[in-house]
Amino acid sequence: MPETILAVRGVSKTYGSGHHALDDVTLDIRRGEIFALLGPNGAGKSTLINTICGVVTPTAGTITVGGHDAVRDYKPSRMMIGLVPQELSVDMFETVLATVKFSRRLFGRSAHDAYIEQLLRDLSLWDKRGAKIMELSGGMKRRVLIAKALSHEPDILFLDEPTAGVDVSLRRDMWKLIGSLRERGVTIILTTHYIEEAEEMADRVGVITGGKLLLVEDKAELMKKLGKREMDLALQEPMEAIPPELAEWHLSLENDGHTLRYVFDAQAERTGIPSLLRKLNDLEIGFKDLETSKSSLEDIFVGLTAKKAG
Ligand SMILES: Nc1ncnc2c1ncn2[C@@H]1O[C@H](COP(=O)(O)OP(=O)(O)OP(=O)(O)O)[C@@H](O)[C@H]1O
Repeated sequence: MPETILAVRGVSKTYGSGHHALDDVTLDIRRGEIFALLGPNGAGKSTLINTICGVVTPTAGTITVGGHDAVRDYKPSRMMIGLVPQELSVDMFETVLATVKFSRRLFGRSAHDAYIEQLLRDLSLWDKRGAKIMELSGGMKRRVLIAKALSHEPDILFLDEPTAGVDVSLRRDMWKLIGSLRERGVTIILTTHYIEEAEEMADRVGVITGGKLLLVEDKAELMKKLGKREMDLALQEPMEAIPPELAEWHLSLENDGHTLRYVFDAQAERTGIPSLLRKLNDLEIGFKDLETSKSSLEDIFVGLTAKKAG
């Protein structure tokens, strides 16, 4: 069994306003994994991170970080965590190197120039070490936030919406970077509402909405278990309605009647495709093209949250 580095047990949080931001959340994070916490705005992601970091006190439940209670043993617990916030929180007039060294001192750790140098090199910031923060591009500024968060050698790195408001190429860069951090042995927990991000990066995914953790699964397992495939048939002649003889396949008409769509379970023993194609042949329904696609984590997510709402 992989070592549990962070244990969240039955954690609830009700704010003074009476708002229930977290409802009985239980979660184990394994050392070395990338865990994506996926949820819409207001789901409780930031509240969960803040309780783990000891910034928000839970109303109920316990959190242990590397065996330290996040409330009672706040200091050693917090020492194990690096937090990359959404917003830039640095002195714009300070240099990169001074900013990162200062962060380390805030945690009361003695200077370790070789570590800081390696960190800045890994983040491609070493050449910019003398530059003032305000002179950096948006992507470089985000790297500085990561360097700051890692300056005190934490075991766990939280990335709160790492690529919010970032363009596509920078997003890919960030993903690569996060992957390389994992290779350094850092455990990474990222919050995101980009499903694509979870799909690309994570080993495991937790889905949170309305303060409840709906599920936690290995990403691959989740996609396999809930993954449906779609088969689209581009019809030779558009159709107005689906003939009753095709009822058992629960098809849908898309694209103004030009496409017949069949959704099937790729894991099932019988997909129903051969019999469907035979039936289409019997009915003399011709098609020009056939395309299948896997459902994405996005489809799964929408399905899950819809089920919950319904
Ligand atoms: N200090 C607070 N006092 C009262 N309510 C709060 C406080 N902080 C957050 N909330 C509420 O708790 C709920 C969860 O907020 P939280 O910031 O944890 O969500 P989130 O998933 O991080 O959302 P986002 O993706 O928008 O950051 C929201 O409805 C929010 O308005």
